[in-house]
Amino acid sequence: MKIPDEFQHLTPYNMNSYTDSFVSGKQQKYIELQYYRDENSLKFYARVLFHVETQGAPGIVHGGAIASVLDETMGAVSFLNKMPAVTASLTVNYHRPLPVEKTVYIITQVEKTEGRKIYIIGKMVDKNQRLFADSKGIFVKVPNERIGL
Ligand SMILES: CCCCCCCC(=O)SCCNC(=O)CCNC(=O)[C@H](O)C(C)(C)COP(=O)(O)OP(=O)(O)OC[C@H]1O[C@@H](n2cnc3c(N)ncnc32)[C@H](O)[C@@H]1OP(=O)(O)O
Repeated sequence: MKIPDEFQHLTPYNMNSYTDSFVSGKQQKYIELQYYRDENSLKFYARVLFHVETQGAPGIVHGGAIASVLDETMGAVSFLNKMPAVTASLTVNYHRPLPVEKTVYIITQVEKTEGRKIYIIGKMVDKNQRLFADSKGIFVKVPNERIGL
């Protein structure tokens, strides 16, 4: 299977050391998600496949499911860069319907930080770089104990 060039050198990353979230925890059966990280950048990556149970309209992945996965992949980029933060705002643009059972790839990165605010962007593409969704969010740094760390 052809995967985006950006994923070729990445290392799979297991999120369970941080969280057993509904998006990526072991109880999640409807979304197949593999995270990847790159030690040399402020980016974080995911390969994701939404099963039919995540549909909204028939055969099309529910926008809320896409937003959830983008949110977690964006949030993770802050954790892995040692800036634990929570989502304060999240905007998702949906560019074309995403069919269920289709593998797509997410790339997220820190755009800038301002005090406690971390501006993070993300995008979801297929192996041919066709854009399905992109996102931007403000994540606010919080003390570790606020998020159970
Ligand atoms: C590894 C696992 C990854 C998992 C990722 C999943 C991510 C998530 O889903 S987190 C869960 C959902 N999010 C939440 O529960 C957050 C709920 N909200 C809160 O806890 C608080 O409102 C919180 C922390 C965002 C801000 O509150 P508080 O700590 O009092 O900070 P506060 O002083 O109000 O704001 C700090 C800064 O953020 C800004 N800010 C706060 N909220 C917003 C907002 N909605 N939009 C834009 N900016 C905001 C403020 O303007 C302020 O900016 P500045 O420093 O420039 O004045």
